Amino acid sequence: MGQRDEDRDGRRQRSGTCAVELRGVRRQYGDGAGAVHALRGIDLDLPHGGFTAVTGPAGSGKSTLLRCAAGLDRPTGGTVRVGGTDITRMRTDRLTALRRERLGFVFQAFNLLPSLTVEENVALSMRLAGRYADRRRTAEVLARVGLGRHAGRRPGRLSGGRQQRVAVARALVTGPDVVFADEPTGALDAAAAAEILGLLRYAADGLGTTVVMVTHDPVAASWADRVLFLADGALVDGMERPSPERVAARTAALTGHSCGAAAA
Ligand SMILES: Nc1ncnc2c1ncn2[C@@H]1O[C@H](COP(=O)(O)OP(=O)(O)OP(=O)(O)O)[C@@H](O)[C@H]1O
Repeated sequence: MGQRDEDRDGRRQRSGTCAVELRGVRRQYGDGAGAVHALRGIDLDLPHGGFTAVTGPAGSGKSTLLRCAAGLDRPTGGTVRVGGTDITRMRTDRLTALRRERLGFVFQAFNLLPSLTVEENVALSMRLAGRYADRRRTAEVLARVGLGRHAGRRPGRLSGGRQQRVAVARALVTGPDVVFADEPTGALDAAAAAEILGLLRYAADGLGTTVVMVTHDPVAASWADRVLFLADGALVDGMERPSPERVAARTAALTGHSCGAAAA
């Protein structure tokens, strides 16, 4: 149990496990008196298919949590499971393959390859996942993010909002189980941000993808089904059906008694 199965069409079936599961996850940077305890023992179960935002004051551990949950960083304690697979002590090459095959990423800085066209950036994601880079599939996903007419352009010729839509297409084209987004709207104006958040909502609602987004922005967080609040490396609260006002009020209250992850 706990492993993802494939049916004859190659479509994923889910075996009742959580999409992402953290148990007692700790992440310490440095040792001794200067050590920073970025995560202080995180327990978290993310079910398949929802959209979860993680927010909290600056330095509370949001990015560290996302990086540990996504296998981009190794916790110093505890266990991380993705789709039932324990990735905590997985060999680096296997972990890289798992990330490419089963996870998608969207970062604030887009991270597109400037020398490749939009279409090639998206197709590369398929190749790295060990799939045939089917042009029809690439075109379909680019059309879905509203970039069907921009497939042959270089990313640098596009606005920030469009570049981030390419990044979303690149994340979705492999049909990932989980999309991890770290401040995906941090570099965008309100209109472009809303388009990206709408696409992440579509991934959760229309494709059944589990979406995990780190954001400091209460408006962005309010697009999620639920918001988790971090303070000083600990999960301190959760909110269902969030509104920007309630998220802002809760974050302000946490900021009032938080000064970032404390040194030991
Ligand atoms: N590579 C690192 N080396 C040392 N300390 C680090 C490192 N990365 C993060 N930290 C520290 O860990 C704590 C948590 O950082 P993290 O970036 O996860 O917080 P965050 O909530 O995402 O912050 P922000 O909202 O400012 O991006 C902070 O005190 C940060 O300075």
